[in-house]
Amino acid sequence: MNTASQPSTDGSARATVKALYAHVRPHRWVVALGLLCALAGATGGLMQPLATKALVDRLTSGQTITTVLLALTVLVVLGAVADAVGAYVLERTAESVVLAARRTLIGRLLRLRLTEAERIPPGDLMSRVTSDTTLLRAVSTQAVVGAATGAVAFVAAVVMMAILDVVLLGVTLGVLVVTGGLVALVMPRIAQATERSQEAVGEISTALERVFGAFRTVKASGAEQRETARVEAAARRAWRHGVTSAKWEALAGSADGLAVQLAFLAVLAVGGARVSSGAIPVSTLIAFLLYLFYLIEPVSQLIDAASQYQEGAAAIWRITQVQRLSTEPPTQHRSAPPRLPTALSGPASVRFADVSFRHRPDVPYAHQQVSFEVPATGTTAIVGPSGAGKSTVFALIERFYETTSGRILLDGQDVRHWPLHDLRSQIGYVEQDAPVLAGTLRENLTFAAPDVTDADIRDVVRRTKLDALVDRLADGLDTPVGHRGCTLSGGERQRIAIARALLRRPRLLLLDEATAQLDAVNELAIRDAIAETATQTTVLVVAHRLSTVTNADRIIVMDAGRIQAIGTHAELVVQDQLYAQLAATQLLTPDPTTPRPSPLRVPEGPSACDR
Ligand SMILES: Nc1ncnc2c1ncn2[C@@H]1O[C@H](COP(=O)(O)OP(=O)(O)OP(=O)(O)O)[C@@H](O)[C@H]1O
Repeated sequence: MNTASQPSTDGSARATVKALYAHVRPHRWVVALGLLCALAGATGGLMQPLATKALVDRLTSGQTITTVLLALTVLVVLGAVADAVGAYVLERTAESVVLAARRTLIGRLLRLRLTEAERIPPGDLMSRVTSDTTLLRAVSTQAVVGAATGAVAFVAAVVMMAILDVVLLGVTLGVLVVTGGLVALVMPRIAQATERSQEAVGEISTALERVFGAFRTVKASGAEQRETARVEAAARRAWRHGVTSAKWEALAGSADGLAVQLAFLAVLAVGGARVSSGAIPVSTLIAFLLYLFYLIEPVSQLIDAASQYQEGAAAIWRITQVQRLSTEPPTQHRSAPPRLPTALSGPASVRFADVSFRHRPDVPYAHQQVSFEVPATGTTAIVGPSGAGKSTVFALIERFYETTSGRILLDGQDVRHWPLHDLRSQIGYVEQDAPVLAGTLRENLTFAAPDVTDADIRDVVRRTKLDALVDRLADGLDTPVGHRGCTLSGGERQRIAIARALLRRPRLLLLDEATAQLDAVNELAIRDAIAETATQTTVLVVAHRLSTVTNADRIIVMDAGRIQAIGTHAELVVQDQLYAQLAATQLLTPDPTTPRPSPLRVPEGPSACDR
């Protein structure tokens, strides 16, 4: 999702304003209130030069000035109060805009299709939720109100100046128009630099995510310096573009003062001549000059609003891109029939009918006309060389991806017709790398079934041989397991993943090489637990151990995305050459439950902290 430099591609000014309005719309009345307060504050300031003129006129004619002074004080205090209320209302609204944008993005990110999530680096997506939404804050309220109050105050001041002296107004506007034109040239550069800077911030997150995702590997490979350089390079890019943006902003920001100073000199020259010629009284020149200085505020508000808009436009464009990513339907598929048998109990059947699938049009097919049938109950093992398409079977049943052609049926119903949530609620899925999430052991076990009872947890903990671990942990089930379960061994993580799937009481259990890191004792226990589960659940297992396949009711042999053979172990060893070869070689790792020289217990896999 590298968008390079253009908030303008699709982020045309019109599209950006439309997107901005969509963010502000829910808060438009509060923004209007903030605008009113800001206008009240500006009106106070607007009246001050007139009051000053009245003061000077009274002084020159020898009248008392107490009333005018009092009125001036009241104006100043009221203006300040209105400004403070307005600022609070707007800041609060800005936070609400940011919150709403973050909530929308978070909701969307968690529903992203897997293909999208695999395409975009997670760090980049994260920075859009955290950093880009922050930029939205200024543009959504301060820029809107600043532009409105600035414009109103500017027009009001210009009207007052026109009333005082049209010639001096002409001189002032001439200077302002020239400076304004120069500022307009600078504005797009701010947007460009900001977007590049935000992209670089995304790159920092991506680079850090890469390091912490394989922290031990980075250390063991001695790659700290290289990786540090990589993150630093992104940080330097962010700095460079940030500085470029700051340069243009500083230039634009100083333009208001410069414009008024130049106008002041011009007005002083022309106004002085007009006072000497008797065209205007000196009090008019003083009032005019006060209005001129009053103009600094609205002009700077307008320039700030334009700068904030340019920064915000870059962020809005990056946020809009996320909103356009393809997501899974929230609940129901559009072509879902009335209501499918989600309440059905007992094991589920699965059928692949001529399924072909590839991840993208530019990569080879991962499945080619795959057809097989798995009846309800019993264990079906899928075997095959690496890359044969075994894990893809599970991904397609779960509808992480849509088939390119063919149909997959669960209980005789096309999986595309199932409401996604209902479909997945039938299935327990243990991934190849058995992820464990940061949180407590209990949170991990109940992750797929939050409503299970303590008795259910105890039962599954016993069946998956996790009871020794629970006893050992300081707070038992309530002990935190660290980032990605890094305080646990690989085998413990696998058993937790299996326990999590079993607690879901699935009608279909998908196990992807789930026992690869288990030691002999635990392997045996898990095998028993799964055999017991298979009496009430359909179990589909990607197997790498002979013990798993020999115990399976049927075995599906896959090779290069095709079904090579289907049968039992006894049938396949004599009928299928590939299977016989697989069974005989390392592809099916030796059964750890076969007797070994002592010690019997082999250590389980490594901890997850390096992942
Ligand atoms: N996200 C992806 N994008 C593109 N190709 C992919 C993606 N995921 C997997 N593949 C490819 O699809 C094919 C099948 O992958 P799959 O994970 O199903 O194989 P597998 O049989 O489970 O392999 P292993 O036993 O090594 O886990 C492989 O060639 C793999 O490179």
